[in-house]
Amino acid sequence: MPVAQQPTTLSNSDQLATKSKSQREMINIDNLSLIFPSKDGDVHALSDINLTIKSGDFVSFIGPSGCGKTTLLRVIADLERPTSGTLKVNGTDAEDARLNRLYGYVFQAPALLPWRNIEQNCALPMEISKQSKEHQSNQIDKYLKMVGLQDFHKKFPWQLSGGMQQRASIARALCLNPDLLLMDEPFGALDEITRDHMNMELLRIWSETQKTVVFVTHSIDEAVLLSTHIVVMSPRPGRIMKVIESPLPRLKTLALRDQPEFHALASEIRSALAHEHAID
Ligand SMILES: Nc1ncnc2c1ncn2[C@@H]1O[C@H](COP(=O)(O)OP(=O)(O)OP(=O)(O)O)[C@@H](O)[C@H]1O
Repeated sequence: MPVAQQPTTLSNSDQLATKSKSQREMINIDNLSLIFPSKDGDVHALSDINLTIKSGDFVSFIGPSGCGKTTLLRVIADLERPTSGTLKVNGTDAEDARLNRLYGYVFQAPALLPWRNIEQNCALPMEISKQSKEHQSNQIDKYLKMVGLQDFHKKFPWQLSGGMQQRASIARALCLNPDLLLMDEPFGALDEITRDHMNMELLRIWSETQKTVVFVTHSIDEAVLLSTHIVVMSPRPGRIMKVIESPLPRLKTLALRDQPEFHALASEIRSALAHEHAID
């Protein structure tokens, strides 16, 4: 269970979001702050962040624009360095985790190279880490199939829809078989129907691969639909206001959105966001 300033209560039922008490710590963040210096004054992007994420959990960061969601994800990925505090990813520091390719990162936009076809795009991280051609080919087959793109190996990104491109970028992140998937609003630009579909696909992949997912979103419904834990953040300075453990089953269906438990959790998140005028 993630732990922030306000620890949440564990539930007994194994139908609930918590997987097991034996889960190891995947991410541990202790008193972390990050200040971006700028000529107009320092920007306190993150302030006093304390958070533990257990392996196999699906944790969403939610909060208004500018509250530091992307910065926190980038710090975990060692794409930004904290000003103070400590961060461990699978027991090592963030730089080692990056160098050992412990995580896959999915950006807001698919970020596929237009001159490479889909399988060549997926191959790139494996080429960089000097994996054999045979292994590359097996991984590409496996994960393009998993995201439903088994017939699109030779297509170029511009020949695919936005949703298909994002699926290809998820396959690319999965090809290195990382234990940890970091996803920055991966479905933010998609229409609602494609987004529903992608949410269900992601839940299926997460449950099949048992990975830990850290997911940035602006959408309360998306956070409720996907997450085992929801980290509610607020801006100026960016900080964690509350960590909510979902009482819903780990594997959810779209139909769950019509159920009172879904609305109750969405309402809890909405109240946490409204608290202290966290919503701009
Ligand atoms: N490289 C940077 N240099 C200076 N300030 C930055 C930099 N990156 C982010 N910031 C600032 O840090 C704060 C947090 O930004 P961040 O992008 O993490 O927020 P966010 O919650 O992800 O926002 P959004 O939902 O709009 O994507 C903002 O005030 C932003 O302007």
